[in-house]
Amino acid sequence: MDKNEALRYHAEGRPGKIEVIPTKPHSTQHDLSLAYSPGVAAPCLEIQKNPADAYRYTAKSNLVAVISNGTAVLGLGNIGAISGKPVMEGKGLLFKIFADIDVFDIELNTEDVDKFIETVKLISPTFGGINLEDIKAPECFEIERRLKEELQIPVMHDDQHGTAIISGAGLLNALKLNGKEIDRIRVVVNGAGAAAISCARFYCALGVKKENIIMCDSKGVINTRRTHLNKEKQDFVADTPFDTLAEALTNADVFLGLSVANILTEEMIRTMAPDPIVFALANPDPEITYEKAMHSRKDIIFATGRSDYPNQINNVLGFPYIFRGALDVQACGINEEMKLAAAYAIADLTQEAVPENVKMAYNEPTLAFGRDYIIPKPLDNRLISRVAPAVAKAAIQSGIARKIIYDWEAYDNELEKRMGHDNRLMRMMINKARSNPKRIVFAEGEDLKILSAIEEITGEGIAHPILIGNKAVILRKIKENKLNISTPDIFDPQAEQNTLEKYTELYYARRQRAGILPDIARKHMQNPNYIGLMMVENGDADGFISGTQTPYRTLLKIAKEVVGLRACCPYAAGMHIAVTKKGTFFLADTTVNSHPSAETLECVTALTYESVKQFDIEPVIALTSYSDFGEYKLGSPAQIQTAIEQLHQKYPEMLVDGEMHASVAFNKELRQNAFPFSTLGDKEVNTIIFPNLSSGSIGLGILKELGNHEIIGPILLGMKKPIHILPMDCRIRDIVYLTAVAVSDAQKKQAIDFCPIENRR
Ligand SMILES: NC(=O)C1=CN([C@@H]2O[C@H](COP(=O)(O)OP(=O)(O)OC[C@H]3O[C@@H](n4cnc5c(N)ncnc54)[C@H](OP(=O)(O)O)[C@@H]3O)[C@@H](O)[C@H]2O)C=CC1
Ligand SMILES: CC(=O)C(=O)O
Ligand SMILES: [Mg+2]
Repeated sequence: MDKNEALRYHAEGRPGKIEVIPTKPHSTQHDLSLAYSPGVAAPCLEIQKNPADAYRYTAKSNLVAVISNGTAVLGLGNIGAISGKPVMEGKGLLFKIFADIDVFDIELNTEDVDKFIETVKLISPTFGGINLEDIKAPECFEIERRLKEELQIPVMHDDQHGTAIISGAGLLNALKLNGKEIDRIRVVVNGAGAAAISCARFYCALGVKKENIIMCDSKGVINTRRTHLNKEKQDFVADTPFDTLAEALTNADVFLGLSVANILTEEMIRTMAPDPIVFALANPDPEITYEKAMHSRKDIIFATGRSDYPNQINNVLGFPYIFRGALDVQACGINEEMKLAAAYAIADLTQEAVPENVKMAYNEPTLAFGRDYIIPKPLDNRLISRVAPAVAKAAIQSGIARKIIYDWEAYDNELEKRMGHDNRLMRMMINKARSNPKRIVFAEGEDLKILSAIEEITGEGIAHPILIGNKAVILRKIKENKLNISTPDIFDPQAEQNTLEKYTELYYARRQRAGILPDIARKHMQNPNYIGLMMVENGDADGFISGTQTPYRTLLKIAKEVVGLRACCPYAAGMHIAVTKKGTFFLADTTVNSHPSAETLECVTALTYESVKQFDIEPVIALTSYSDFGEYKLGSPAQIQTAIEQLHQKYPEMLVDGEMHASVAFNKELRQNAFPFSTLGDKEVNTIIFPNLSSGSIGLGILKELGNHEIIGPILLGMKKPIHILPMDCRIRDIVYLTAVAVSDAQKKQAIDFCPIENRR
C-alpha cells in the first residue's frame, strides 16, 4: 500500500472520512422552528417525563460512540489519542456503509482507567451503544468490565470480542475442512493482550479445552515458572515444560497470533501437526507473511488480518452487524449468547454458495468454501441479514432485549431496505417458484455464467434445470469451477439423435407451409436454441432460457417462429423492474416494439398489467409521453389517447391513465391538483408504459447508469409458453431471477393458455 496515496485519500476534499447530515427538512423558517427553538422544546419535555422516549425523538437509537485512548492502535502500539483518530473515523465509515449505523468517534486523552470510565459514563446518554477500540491490555479489561456493569446500553471492546467472534467463526470452518474435533485440538496463542485473551476465552466457549491452550506474550510462554502476571494472564498459566513459542508450537494444531509482525518462522510452522491452522492476525503486518506461510507447507490453512490475501479475519465482519442487532432490540448489553450466535451465523454463511456480486467485487470467479475461503468477504451484503437477526434473536432469548421483534420477515425486509438492497420482490418470486419447481431448459448449458446460475438455482430449489450441451464439457466446467451441482440433467445433442429426428419432423410439419425445407429443418435442429424451444413445444420442458450468446432480436425471432405468440395478442413486449429507494417500478416496453401503434400500446399495457399481478402487486399504470391528457393530438400522444380509451372500455377494473409526463405520473399531488379527473386518483403509480422503444430503452439506460438502482429483466411478455431471453451482458443474478419468473409462468400455464386478454377482444 502506497503511503502517499493513503495520505492523499485522507486529506483530499473535506479532511477526514465522516460528516454529519441532517435527517429532517430544513429549508424553510418553519422547518427551522420545528428543528430548533421553539419546536424542539416539545420532545425535550417528553423525554424528561420518560427518558426512554430519547429512542423515539432523537438519534440515540442508531448512534454508536467509537471510543479510544489510542494506547493500542492496530499493531502500532501506544500512539496517543489524536493519532488514533483516523482509525476511529474509519470505524465510523464502516459502521455506516455496512449497517447504516451513525458514529461519533471520540478520542480520550487519558491513560487513567478511572478517568476514562467516568468520561464514558458521563457522555453515555447520547448513545445507543459504545464500541471501545484500541485500548491496551490490561487496562481494557477493567474499563470494559466496569462500563458493562454500570451502563444499560451495549458496550463492546471490539478488539477483544469482535476478533474473538470472527476468528472463532474462521476456526469452526477450518476445523470442518481439516476434520479435526474442536475439543481435541492443541492451540498456541501468541500475544496475551486484549484480543488474544478474549479470543482464547471465546475458543473455550466454542469447545476448545482450556488445558489444550498455551499462551505466549513478549517474554515467552506463560507457564507456572512465570511471575508478575496480570490477572488475565494468570487465567492462562499453563503447566508445561515449554518456555518459547517455537517449543510450544511443536505438534500444535492451531497458531493464533495477536501480537506483532514477523515473529513466526517457516521452520516453526513445519513442526506443527498435519493440516495446521495458522491465523497470523497482527495488523498491519502479520506474524508471518502470506508468501512465507504458503511456502512453509502445503497442508496449511492460513489467515491474516489483511484484505490483500485470502481469508481476511477482520472484525469488520462482525461489529456493524452485532451492533445493528443489539440496537434494533434495544439490548441492555452484548452477552455471550449474542456473541456465539454471531460466530455461528458467520461460519454458516461461509458454507453457502458465494453470490456473483461478491465474486465480481474480488475478481475471484471460483470463490467457494474451502481452504482459501473460511470466512465471508467483507463486501458480502448477506452478512447484515444473517448476523444482525441472529444477534437480535439471541438478545431476546437471553432476556436482555427491551424491544421484542415478532415479525422476523418484516425485520429482514427492514434491514434490506435500510441498506438499499431491497430484493423482496424477487425473493417472493423465488419462494413462489420453490413451492412447485418446473423443468426449465437452458440452451446455453456450456456457458459458465449459466452454470454458475444453475448452482444457485438448484441450491435454492427454484427449478429442475435441463442443460443443453456437450456432457463432457459441462461436467469439466462444473469441476474446474468448483460448482456445487451434483447430478445435472444434461441433454447432449450428440447422444440424442432420435429425439432430434422427432423434433425435426414436428418442426417441419409445422413450418413446411412457411417456406421451410426438410434440410433447413434438420439444420435448425443442430442449434441448441431451436432444440430447447422444441423441448418446450413438445412438453419435454416447461420453460426456456437463453441469450448469453445470441443477440436478443435473433432469439426473439426464433422463439416467435417455434413457440409463437399468444393467440389473443399479436405482440410481444419486454418489461424491466427497477428497484429504487423510492420503491419498485415496472417499466415496459423496453425491448421489442420500436414504432408501436395504438393497438400495440393497448396490448403491451394489458400484458404488463397481467405480469405485474404475477408479482402479487396491484398495478397502477401510467402511459407516459411529452403531453398531458390530450394536450397534443398528433403522434404518440394521439396513439396513447386511443389506447387509453380502449383500455378503459375493455378493462374497467384496470387502474390506468394517460397520456402524461413522467413527473405527473410520479408526483401524485401534482397530478391530483392539475388533473383531478384522472382515474388514478390518489394512487401511487408503480408501472410506466413508454410511448415507444426509443424512450423505453433510453429511460432504462438512464436509470441504470445514473441511478445506482437494481434493474431486473427483461421479462418477455406475450409468448405462448414460458420463454425468456437474457441480454448478452446479463449477470448471474438475472439468470436466477428470470428462471424464477419462467417457473412462475409455467405454474400459471393454464391461465396463459386460457388467456384472459382474449376475452376482452
Ligand atoms: N485482525 C484483527 O481483526 C485484529 C487484529 N488485532 C491485532 O492484534 C495485535 C494485538 O492487539 P491488541 O490485543 O489490541 O493489543 P495489546 O496491546 O492489548 O496486546 C498486545 C500483545 O502482544 C504481545 N506481544 C508483543 N510482542 C510480542 C512478541 N514478540 N511475542 C509474543 N507476544 C508479543 C504483548 O505482550 P506483553 O503482554 O508481554 O506486552 C501483548 O500481550 C495487534 O497487532 C492488532 O492489530 C487486534 C484486534 C483485531
Ligand atoms: C482490526 C483491529 O481492530 C485492530 O487491528 O486493532
Ligand atoms: Mg482495533
